[in-house]
Amino acid sequence: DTPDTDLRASLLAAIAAADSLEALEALRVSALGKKGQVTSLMKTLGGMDPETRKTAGQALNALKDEIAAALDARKATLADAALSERLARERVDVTLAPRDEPDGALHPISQTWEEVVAIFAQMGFAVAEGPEIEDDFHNFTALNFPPGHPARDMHDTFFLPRRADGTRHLLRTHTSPVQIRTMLGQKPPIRILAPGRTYRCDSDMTHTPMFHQFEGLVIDKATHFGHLKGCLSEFVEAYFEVEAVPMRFRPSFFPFTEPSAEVDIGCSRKGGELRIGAGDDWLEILGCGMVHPNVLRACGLDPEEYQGFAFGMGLERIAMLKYGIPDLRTFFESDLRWLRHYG
Ligand SMILES: Cc1ccc(OCc2nc(C(=O)N[C@H]3CCS(=O)(=O)C3)cs2)cc1
Repeated sequence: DTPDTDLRASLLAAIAAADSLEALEALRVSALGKKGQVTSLMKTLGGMDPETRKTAGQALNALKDEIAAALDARKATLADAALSERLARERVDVTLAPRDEPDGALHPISQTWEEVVAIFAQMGFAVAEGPEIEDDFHNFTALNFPPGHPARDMHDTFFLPRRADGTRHLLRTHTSPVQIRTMLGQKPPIRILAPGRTYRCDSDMTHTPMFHQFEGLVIDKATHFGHLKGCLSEFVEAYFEVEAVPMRFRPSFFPFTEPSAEVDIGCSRKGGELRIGAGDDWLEILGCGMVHPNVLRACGLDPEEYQGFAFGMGLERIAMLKYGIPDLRTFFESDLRWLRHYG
């Protein structure tokens, strides 16, 4: 019985009994490391006669390989055990019912925005967007606002500090600059919708400094007021989901349209309940008109060749009418009860 046999048996037993990767590593070092038991036996080979050394050497190599293989096998077993233990611990039971997270909802502004876009998309309108920080030309001058027009005053418009090059920038007071940019950027026919945030120096129950506007612009040949009326009545009936809504066009004035009109729709307010589409009362919902020749000319179009119509409405306003929301400011308070109720 050579020492190897005892050593072999004790090492194999210790490996089989090792219950952690750390213990196994310590065993590997104590057996096969620089000062390991097998390694030190290898060192005794030097003092043997050649014949003995040959057989002893073979036996020791075989022992070294066997111990190394046993260590690897045990390591694999421990690793598998660790993995299956972890899989069992981290198992997700996919058959469990989902947590009842409350559903989200679209903000009434987004909902209305999508509804209005969808209605006009069916009439062939594309959506155009543009910068909220505008310059004087696109927000006023190109829209036929004369110099000194009150809308240009600070009490209505948010002006930004003059730039180094002396230009005045402002927060756009309507989305009309988007139509100007479109007219400057493409040849007619044009059918665009310009939804977006607009800013006015106002705030009370029915005005907030930032609100959303929807404007539309059609530029084509032989376009007249009848096209405007047809387009707007189509929109009003689709948006308020009422057939044959009574509409009246009241003469009005805007610098960028001539003739201009404000549109009321028939409604009844009996018993405090607002009903759209019937009754002897009227509700103003939007403004419109034929595009002023000066605006066409400012965009390089000949009013003899091209004409167009345009309209504008406050998004919050028509949402309030449709969903019966009394106070404009509630749109921007992020009150979850409000959002859940109207969302
Ligand atoms: C190039 C171009 C030419 C004409 C244009 O006319 C846009 C128009 N807007 C109105 C209008 O009444 N707008 C108001 C409604 C309520 S509001 O949100 O305060 C703004 C009438 S015509 C626009 C662009």
